[in-house]
Amino acid sequence: MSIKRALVSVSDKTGIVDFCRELSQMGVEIISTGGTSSLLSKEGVPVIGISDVTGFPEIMDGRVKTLHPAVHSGLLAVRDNEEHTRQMQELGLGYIDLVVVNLYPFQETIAKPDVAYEDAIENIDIGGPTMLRSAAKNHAFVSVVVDAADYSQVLEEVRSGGDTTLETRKRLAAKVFRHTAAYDALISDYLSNVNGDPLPERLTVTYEKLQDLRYGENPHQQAAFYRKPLAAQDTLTTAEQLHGKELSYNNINDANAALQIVKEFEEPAVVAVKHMNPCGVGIGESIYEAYSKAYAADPTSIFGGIVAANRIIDSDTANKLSEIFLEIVLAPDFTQEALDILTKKKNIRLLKTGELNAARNRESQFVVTSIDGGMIVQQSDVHSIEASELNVVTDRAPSEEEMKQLLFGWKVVKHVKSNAIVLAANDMTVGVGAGQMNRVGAAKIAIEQAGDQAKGAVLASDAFFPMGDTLELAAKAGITAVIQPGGSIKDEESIKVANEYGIAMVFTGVRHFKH
Ligand SMILES: NC(=O)c1ncn([C@@H]2O[C@H](COP(=O)(O)O)[C@@H](O)[C@H]2O)c1NC=O
Repeated sequence: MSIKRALVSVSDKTGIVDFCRELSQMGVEIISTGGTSSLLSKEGVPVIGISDVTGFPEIMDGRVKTLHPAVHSGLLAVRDNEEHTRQMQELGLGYIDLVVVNLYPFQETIAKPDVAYEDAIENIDIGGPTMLRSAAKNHAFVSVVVDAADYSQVLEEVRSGGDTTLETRKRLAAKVFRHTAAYDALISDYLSNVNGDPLPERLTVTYEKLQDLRYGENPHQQAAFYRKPLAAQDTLTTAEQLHGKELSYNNINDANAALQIVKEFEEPAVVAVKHMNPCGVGIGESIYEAYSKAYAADPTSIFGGIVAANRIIDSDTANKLSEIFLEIVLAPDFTQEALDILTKKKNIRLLKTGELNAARNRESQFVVTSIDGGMIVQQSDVHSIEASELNVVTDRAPSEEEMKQLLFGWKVVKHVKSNAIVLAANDMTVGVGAGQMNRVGAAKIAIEQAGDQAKGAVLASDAFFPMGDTLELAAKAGITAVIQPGGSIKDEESIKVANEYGIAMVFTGVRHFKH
């Protein structure tokens, strides 16, 4: 068999003229629709208009042009089926051996800010996916191309053997069904959201591969990195790597965690992360000051860590960063001097995120956790709190400085694995107790890590204290103020201990579990 007739109908016309010209020179007849046909004619490629094949005009602003039996029988006929062949001859129909289609730009359309609903609907392609599906189903005989990246391989095979190989047609068919499935998923997602139904009876999210990863969490685990079709511009999936080795699975997980935390802050902030937990967080007047604090918070754990900043990295900060081994530095950007300093280090990875949108961090989106046999979906934890919303439950209210540190600690503890306790003083974390099976255990770790710095520090707890023991421990360590959700049946026990020691305690009424 050989390819004699091709149907070409593309929205993205990149490379289409050269592709069709070569096909035409090899004797392939090209049938095409409105805009594609005009372009090919203009460029001198011989082309037959779709209406000459269907005997029907392209109507309704292009809504109906290829949706015709003359097209679909030509695509779907089983070439070695006698009955199909007889019907084709009887009705005067011709085979179509190759379909080249890419679809109306639905994704690009809905990505536009304030896109009109009617505009989105008009960009739902109907005829294109129908042809793609017909051709892909009949891949035993028909070649189908949805991606310009495949033009060269198709040309090569037609040039050498008159047709593509069955292996290629199978690969192209599978690619088409992935493509149309993703296209429909985006449409259904858009419409579900417009209808205010983001968790419908069937979830059809799709992702596009950014890269294969060398391995997963451990070297014996296969892994890859995927992005949502409409990922925001200040995420790890859109960051530009300026220097260093390829990101690993664990790098991506940790860098994502660091980015989520640093986006909590409007003021200059730096977050150091190890194993998904912040080991040091600092804020300051400058990014240098913020990094100095994040570093001082825990100079041991930061080694080999991931550092995220929410301001451009300057040369002073770069010099300080380069004093230790860090896996990754993520920032909106780097000055040229900073890059010159940091790129001297072979093993550091530098990621430019572009401007971070702290406000977007407070917009809810859905996050997925896979479980064996399925997944659970929830809104992301975007809750933030103001001083005026806190409920002072002790005899003493926090001082202005204590209140500042409490709110800082609360922003950080939200991102620490539960059970979580964070101690803060002077705009930095001084102790972090993460991922413990009991709250008092988390507090012990945070207090021990803080050492002398626990004296005069404040304490933030991601969930309420089930009994008074954590407060007792905190008081003995010299903690002066506490922020926690409240709501335990033994709240009174904790309040009593706090009052005994002159601790100021506030309830948020909100819990920040993170598992
Ligand atoms: N309605 C149809 O019969 C139809 N047939 C092909 N299309 C699409 O029309 C586009 C190409 O249009 P043009 O050649 O006019 O620039 C392609 O994206 C193709 O997928 C159609 N448009 C939408 O459904």
